[in-house]
Amino acid sequence: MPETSPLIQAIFGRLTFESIPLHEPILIGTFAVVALGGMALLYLLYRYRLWGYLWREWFTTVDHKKIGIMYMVLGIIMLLRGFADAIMMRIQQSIAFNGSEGYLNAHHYDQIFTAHGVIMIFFVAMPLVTGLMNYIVPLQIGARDVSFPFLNNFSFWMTAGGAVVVMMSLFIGEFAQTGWLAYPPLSGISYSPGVGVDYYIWALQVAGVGTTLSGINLLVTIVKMRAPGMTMMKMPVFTWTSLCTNVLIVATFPVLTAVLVLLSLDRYVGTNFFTNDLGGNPMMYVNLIWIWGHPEVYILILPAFGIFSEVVSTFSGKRLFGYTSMVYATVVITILSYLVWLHHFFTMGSGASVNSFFGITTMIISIPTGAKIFNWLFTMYRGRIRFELPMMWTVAFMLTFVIGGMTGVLLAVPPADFVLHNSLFLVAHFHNVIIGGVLFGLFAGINYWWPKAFGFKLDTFWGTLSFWFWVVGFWVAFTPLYVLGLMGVTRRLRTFEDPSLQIWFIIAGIGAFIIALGIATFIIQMAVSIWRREALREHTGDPWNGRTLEWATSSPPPVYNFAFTPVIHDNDAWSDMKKRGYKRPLEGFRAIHMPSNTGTGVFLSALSVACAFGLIWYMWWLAALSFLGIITVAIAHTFNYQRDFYIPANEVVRTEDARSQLMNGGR
Ligand code: HEA
Ligand code: HEM
Ligand SMILES: [Cu+2]
Repeated sequence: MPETSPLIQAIFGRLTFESIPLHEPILIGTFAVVALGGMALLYLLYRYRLWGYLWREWFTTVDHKKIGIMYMVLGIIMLLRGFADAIMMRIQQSIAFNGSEGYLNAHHYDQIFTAHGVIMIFFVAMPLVTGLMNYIVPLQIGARDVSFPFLNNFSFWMTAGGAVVVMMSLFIGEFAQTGWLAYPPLSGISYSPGVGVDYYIWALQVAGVGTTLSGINLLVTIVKMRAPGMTMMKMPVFTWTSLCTNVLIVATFPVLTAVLVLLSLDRYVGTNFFTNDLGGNPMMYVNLIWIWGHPEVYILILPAFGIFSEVVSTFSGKRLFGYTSMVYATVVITILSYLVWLHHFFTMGSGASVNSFFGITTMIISIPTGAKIFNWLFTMYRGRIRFELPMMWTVAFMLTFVIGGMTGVLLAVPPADFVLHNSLFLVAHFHNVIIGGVLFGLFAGINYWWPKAFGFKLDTFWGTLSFWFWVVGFWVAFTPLYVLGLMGVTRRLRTFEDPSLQIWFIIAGIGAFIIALGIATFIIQMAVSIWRREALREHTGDPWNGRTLEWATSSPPPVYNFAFTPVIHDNDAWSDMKKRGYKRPLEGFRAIHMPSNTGTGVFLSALSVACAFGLIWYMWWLAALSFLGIITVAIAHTFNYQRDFYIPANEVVRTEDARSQLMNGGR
């Protein structure tokens, strides 16, 4: 490496021209596409003068509905990136046989599976789940917004900031090559001296601030902001599962933050928490990260369970069977999810009694989960089922998830796990529950609540196509991995020796291409629906004959959600109100107190990204300055006294009258 002057080094830290991956044609191509696309986007924003609109109405918004939508957009964009990584792995693994090295070198391939795992969990599944909770929960509990609207905007931008940090690693430097949980000693400074692990650490720390704060926010919202009469046992099930999810977030994300701080100390100042010598112990890291990591997978699945509960009862035209048992099952899963983390490293060698304890607690989780499955089935039993898209996703989920859950139970048997640990069987298990559970749930939720958010339904033709591509694609892509795993093939491999395995990888690759069609048709579904929105429009605000409060207001709901706070008497509040002959109030409107928009969240997030960048590249001046900036902006924000305003009564009257007109067919 050529000598650099101390001044240049002080300014640029570790950043040199070699850090730009000019030797990777794939990355250069990607960069060209991203740069051209970005410029086209900027031009369009400028051309149609959208910048001011986006800034005022979206980026600075404190409205939980718009923030929810921004989370969903972030999740869908990142799904494209995460999937691009997946398809690249699938192609590599289908051709790297008979001495072929495939088309990806080891350095690149290892970054790809790490980035895929990190992006899919933190920047696809988490934003999509958080976005739905943000959008739906306040509406379901009859609230005007979340408890801390500014914090909500700030949380979103921190999550987006984390995603930006990961994306930067694509073109400046590299990403971690450690796998998605960055176990030491591999992630320690001696085995990973580059910037990859630092990108990993700071991306997760920036996003983690957002996730933790949004967890606190939604938790407080559900506990404190429910409409009068909505006792805990009258809350909609989606709100219940969101409550438990946010309890898990608040309780576990600080552990992730702490363990990453310890890893940073090891890497930056030479402590020895997780080294192999000098008193360190890498297994401590593995324990801590899974104490976060296992609850994390339930953070993702519980809201999906909530979505299925809402969908099943709505489309069966019945109350949910066993509401109380559903709530208890959710709470039991929440508690148990803290007691099983060691099933991820049975092979650590902690002995038969410890492994038995964790194996058994893990298996016990099947009981409340099974209770849920049966509750959904009994809700459907003798119901007048409407097989609309959300219901189709729900049925596909039940069939798929039960199998993924069963293979999980198999892994929970320690002797079996000694064989299957870190095999492709494990990879098949978790894609089976995550795609068949979390993603199918999100698709059910998107198809179900889209008309609420935008006032028109999603197109069913493209939606049905997308459904079949995803379901068939999933099974074609992941059944071979079960087979390969049972034959002993381990995960994270780039090339293979045994030519008889190739056919299974080719089938898996075909499956991934079918999933690609599923993603494409999903995007076409949204585009076609927006295009044909007048034909798909519905004015009632209640297109599915819904049962919970979000269907009581208009679609899209007014900024203030409800002109009058509803009063709740029974479960399925809206269904109950309709039964009692509810009449929409048409007069007596009053001014409504609302929070004001602010750009502070955007600035704080931008400064955090700069700070992360400084820390990653050892540009200490940048890290210090941007940290000072964060403190200054935070303090300055406390002097912002324009935090709220009133929507005057006559404007409320106008909004509500407009809705009456629409409901009466424009009269
Ligand atoms: C949404 C995500 C999600 C969900 C819901 C689950 C659910 C479960 N998981 Fe999974 N799991 C992951 C995501 C998830 N997992 C991930 C990401 C990893 C690996 C990470 C990595 O290493 O990179 C993993 C790894 C993993 C391991 C570690 C294996 C190893 O590393 O060697 C184990 C072992 O016990 C396990 C078990 C289970 C069990 C028992 C369930 C149960 O909750 C399933 C319960 C459901 C059912 C059983 C089906 C329905 C029930 C019935 C119909 C009732 C009747 C059934 C019985 C009585 C059995 N999982
Ligand atoms: C959409 C189709 C998907 C395909 C085709 C796919 C494919 C893959 C492949 C090939 C691997 C590497 C397996 C190996 O070790 O050999 C992998 C790993 C992984 N995937 Fe996916 N995946 C998909 C979706 C998802 C989703 C939606 C999530 C989570 C929300 C996810 C989370 C992960 C994780 C956590 C890993 C482990 C990464 C690691 O080893 O560190 N995947 N996936
Ligand atoms: Cu687990």
